[in-house]
Amino acid sequence: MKMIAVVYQSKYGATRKYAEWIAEELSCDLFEGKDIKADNLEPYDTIILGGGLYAGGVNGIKILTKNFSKFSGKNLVLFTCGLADPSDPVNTDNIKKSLNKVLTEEMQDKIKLFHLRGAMDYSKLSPVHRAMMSFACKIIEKKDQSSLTDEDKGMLASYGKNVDFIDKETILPLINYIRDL
Ligand SMILES: Cc1cc2nc3c(=O)[nH]c(=O)nc-3n(C[C@H](O)[C@H](O)[C@H](O)COP(=O)(O)O)c2cc1C
Repeated sequence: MKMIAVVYQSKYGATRKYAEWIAEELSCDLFEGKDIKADNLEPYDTIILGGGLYAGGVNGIKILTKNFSKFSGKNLVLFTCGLADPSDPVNTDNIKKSLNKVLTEEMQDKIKLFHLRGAMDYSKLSPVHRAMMSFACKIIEKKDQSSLTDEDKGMLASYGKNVDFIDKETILPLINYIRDL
C-alpha cells in the first residue's frame, strides 16, 4: 500500500479546502506545512504539496525546494491555488515562469504540477495584502488599457470584492494522476 501525504500552506483557507478534499478523496494523511518537517515525510512514497499564489510565488514551497534531495525516489506533486484562471494558458505560462525562478530544471522534471482556482475576500485580507493588491491594481490601471491580459482584468474585477472560484471537481485530474501512479 502506497503512503501518500498532502501538505498545504494556506493564508485564507482556499488551499486548505482543496488539500482537505484531496486527502479525503485519497484517504491519506494531511499536514499543514508549518507543523511539519521534511524528515516527518520520510515514510511517504508520494508527497502532494499545495500552496496559494502570492505575487507569483507559491506559499510554503520551501519545504520542497530546501529538502529536494531528501525526497528523491518519491512521487512529487505540486498544486498551486490562485485567482488567475488556469484554463487560460497565458496564466499557466506566467505561473511556470515564476516557478522557473525557484525550481531547478531537475525539480521541474520531477514535480508534476496542477493549478487550481482559489478565492479572495477583500474584507479579510491582511493590511499588507490589501496594500499589495492596491499597488498591483494601480500599476494595471496605468497600463495601456487595450493591452490588458485576462489576468489583469481579473485582478481589477476582484479588487475590493469577494470572489470565489473554488470548485471541488477541479481536483479530479490530480486525483486520477495519483491513482494511476
Ligand atoms: C497580495 C496577493 C497577491 C496575490 N497574487 C496572486 C498571483 O500572483 N496569482 C494568482 O493567481 N493569485 C494571486 N492572489 C490570489 C490568491 O492566490 C488567492 O486568494 C488564493 O485563493 C489564496 O489561497 P490561500 O487562501 O489558500 O492562501 C493573490 C492574493 C493576494 C492577497
